[in-house]
Amino acid sequence: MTVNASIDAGGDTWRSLPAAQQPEWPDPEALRDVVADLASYPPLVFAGECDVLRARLGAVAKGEAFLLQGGDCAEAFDAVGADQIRNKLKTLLQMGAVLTYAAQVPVVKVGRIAGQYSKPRSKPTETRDGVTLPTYRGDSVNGFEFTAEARVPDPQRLKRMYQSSASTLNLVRAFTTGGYADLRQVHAWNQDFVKSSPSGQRYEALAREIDRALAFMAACGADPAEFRTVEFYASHEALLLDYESALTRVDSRTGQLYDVSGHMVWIGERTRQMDGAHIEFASKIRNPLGVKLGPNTTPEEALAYIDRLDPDREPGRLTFVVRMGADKVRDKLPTLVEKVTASGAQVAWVCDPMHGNTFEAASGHKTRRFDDVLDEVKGFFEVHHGLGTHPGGIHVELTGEDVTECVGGGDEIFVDDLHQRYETACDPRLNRSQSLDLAFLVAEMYRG
Ligand SMILES: O=C[C@H](O)[C@H](O)COP(=O)(O)O
Ligand SMILES: C=C(OP(=O)(O)O)C(=O)O
Repeated sequence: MTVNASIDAGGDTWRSLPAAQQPEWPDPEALRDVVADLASYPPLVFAGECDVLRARLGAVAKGEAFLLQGGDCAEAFDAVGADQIRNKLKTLLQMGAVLTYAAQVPVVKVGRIAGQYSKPRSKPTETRDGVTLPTYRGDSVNGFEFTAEARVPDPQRLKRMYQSSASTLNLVRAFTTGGYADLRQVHAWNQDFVKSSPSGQRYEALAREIDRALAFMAACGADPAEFRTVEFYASHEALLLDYESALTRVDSRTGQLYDVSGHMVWIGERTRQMDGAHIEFASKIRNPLGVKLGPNTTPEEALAYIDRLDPDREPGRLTFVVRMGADKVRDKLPTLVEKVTASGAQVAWVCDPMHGNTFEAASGHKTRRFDDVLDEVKGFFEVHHGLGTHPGGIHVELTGEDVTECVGGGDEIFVDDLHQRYETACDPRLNRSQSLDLAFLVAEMYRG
């Protein structure tokens, strides 16, 4: 991989276009210095891994696999500890085990992890008790604390984003290949608070069945290497284009551009303007791409994204992450799926049941109802079953901790509980037992 060659290869063409949701860095010189340093840092992922993920997502697009993509709404620099990373990972491993065993489909596991530090916001400022300050845009930009000093965008944070992503990825790689993710550890992932929850107990029963299946296979002399490690990929929203393009390099094998800040990147609902900088940037890189599609997306737009981002119609290149809201998905999604399918393009369709279902509780907490999340996934499956297309996966905001941010679930959280452990820096996440609940219900829908 070479660094400056990226500009010659078109990695900077986005700069002449309007870029939504970029911070107002107070000192452009300081930003330039940081970007120059970042451009000299080693890649966080290898382009070949991005190619493997594209092939895995190709299987999703063709209806042969299911995508499980999940993690924090916003990662935080002070949460790059072994416990937090392990808890997130084991939540995804447990969900993956449930989906693989109960739905009997290969599951592609992708974290919103090791790079999800930047947030697009609805409003540029936030007012509390008559004081108005710039809004928090993620740890990569400014501080969460509500003080004038913390809220000033600081480009040095982009370096911390790189370092935090690197440490996280390093530990994730160690866990997923070093024995922790061995399928024989299915019981070990079900520890602490989740074990006694209804979903934890249901999971324990499923883990016993997996044990019996493994023992049977071992008795037959089969001990496949696939059971000992897990393929796991990192993804985040490609929001801060100065950061993403500093990490965009020419692959020495192919001469093509890859954003080596993560395996997969997506363009969010607020930055997907067809003639904007984000889509231009995405069109230049070879990583598998996601585009979030909200309820106002037209079929013409969806087809234009395909022409722009997947001109070769390569299954796995483009994933549409639909986030319409439980009340709209049944009305709005069918035409999109019909028109895209009729065009012959093979995109992966994935349901994000979080971002269209947020509301503010009377206590002021931003929250989501588990039942709405579930209903949007149900609507998504209904639409695909009705059209004979493939419901390719789910994209969820979750954490491995016992937080109280979303209401409902088998181990029910009530609106009055929200204050107990409300820890997200931005949007509410499913806790581990709600995430497991969701995995069981999605597995049932998939088989159904
Ligand atoms: O996570 C997604 C967005 O950043 C978030 O939904 C925006 O939230 P806001 O409306 O509080 O700005
Ligand atoms: C901001 C996000 O979602 P959306 O772009 O769909 O609102 C997100 O997934 O963090």
